[in-house]
Amino acid sequence: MGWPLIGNMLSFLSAFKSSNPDSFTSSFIHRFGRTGLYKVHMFGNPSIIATSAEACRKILTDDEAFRPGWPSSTVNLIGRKSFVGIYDEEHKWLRKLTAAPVNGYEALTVYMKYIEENVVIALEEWSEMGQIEFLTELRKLTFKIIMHIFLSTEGEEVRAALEKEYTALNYGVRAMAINIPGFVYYNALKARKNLVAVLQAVVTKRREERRKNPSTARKDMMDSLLSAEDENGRKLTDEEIIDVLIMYLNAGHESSGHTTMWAAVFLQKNPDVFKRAKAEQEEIVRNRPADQKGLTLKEIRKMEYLSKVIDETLRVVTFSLMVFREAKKDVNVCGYTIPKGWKVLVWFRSVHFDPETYIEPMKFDPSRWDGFTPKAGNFIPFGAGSRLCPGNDLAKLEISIFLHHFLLNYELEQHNPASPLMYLPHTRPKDNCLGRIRRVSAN
Ligand code: HEM
Repeated sequence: MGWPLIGNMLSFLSAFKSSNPDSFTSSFIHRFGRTGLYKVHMFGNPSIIATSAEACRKILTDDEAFRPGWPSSTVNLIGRKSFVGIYDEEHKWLRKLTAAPVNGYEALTVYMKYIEENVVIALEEWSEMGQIEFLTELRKLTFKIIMHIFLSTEGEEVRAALEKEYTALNYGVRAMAINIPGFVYYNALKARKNLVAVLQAVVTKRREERRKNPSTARKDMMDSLLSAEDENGRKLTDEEIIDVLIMYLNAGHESSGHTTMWAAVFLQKNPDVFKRAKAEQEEIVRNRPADQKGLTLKEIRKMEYLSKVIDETLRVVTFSLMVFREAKKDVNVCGYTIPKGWKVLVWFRSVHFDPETYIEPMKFDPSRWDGFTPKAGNFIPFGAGSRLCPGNDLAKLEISIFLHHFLLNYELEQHNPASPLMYLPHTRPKDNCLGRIRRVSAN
């Protein structure tokens, strides 16, 4: 369990700062065998790392034995009333309330036009901007989309203020929790304070509008949250609404921004894959009625090869490297007892790089998905069980729409194709994918 007080944190951080983050988990496998469960001391707590698909699936799907166990440093940033802090009935209610509008492709057709219009404009603009940080621009785009869904009536000013704070917030999510000026975590806490202030102003303004005019129609998720009432007539407090929004707005743009960037990078680095994916998109456009403007859901469903490209990207990148749980009671998992109160780190990255499931796991190879359906628990980019990502369909839709237009008309030219990577809080090139988006056709 590592050193006194700091436990295994130093070896964890140094592995994740090196070019081989998997050296951290492979050191356990090397010393103790492929047991799939390892005792560590991390983020200030005695913990278990779960690396096998079977153990991860059991932990994620057993709500009787496990609840969220995020480090207090994360809960302080994302909010104790957000999904990282709540569980059981409270979680079920808020989840039901918020997931429906962003779940299922049918529900999402409402947003398709908005997403596509903004993708087309963004690509056009970037191609004229010269060198850009591709990841930074994509995060702005995905933030605009999630803002439209959750806070559609708020103006540009609110969007710009929130977007700026999220960048600082995220850098602090897996940083050492040192709350001293100059440290990343200190800046992240400051960013949270600013986010709360901006959102509090929005909540206050909306409550006031509704008081003056109670028949005001519901326009976005903020309105749904303000109207929500459970079976006992309880309404959400400002703190609850703000924390839920902080989490959704964050989860809803960072993840899809990063994954879209990686999909474009992998496509560009693998010309055969690019060619095949582009041919599929050209075929879709060719078969389209002459009077149809823009993509339809039916066309998205026809993007079989692109869907494999996206799944392979989700696997290789594994945006959520790990998630945290806490044992509510002593519980047996795969023959080992996890004591009550211990934290559990469900290590998605090991599951996705398991050579027994994925031959040559480090290789980006969309064809591995031809006729292959992984066993339950072996492919979990969006988690599993009651916490399965409610934004999974939205994310795949956004990525598909982006790649459709990218493949048809553009290319990415990276300035530093061999840029070193950062793995915390999420895997990205250190230069945020500096490069140019070049227009290659006039379609
Ligand atoms: C490629 C994109 C995405 C990836 C890889 C991803 C991944 C994940 C994962 C692994 C979890 C499970 C966390 C856990 O088990 O504790 C999760 C939860 C969550 N995600 Fe996503 N996500 C993505 C996109 C989105 C989007 C677009 C939204 C917003 C609509 C979203 C909102 C959430 C929320 C609110 C939760 C918490 C659910 C709960 O605790 O019940 N995510 N996501």
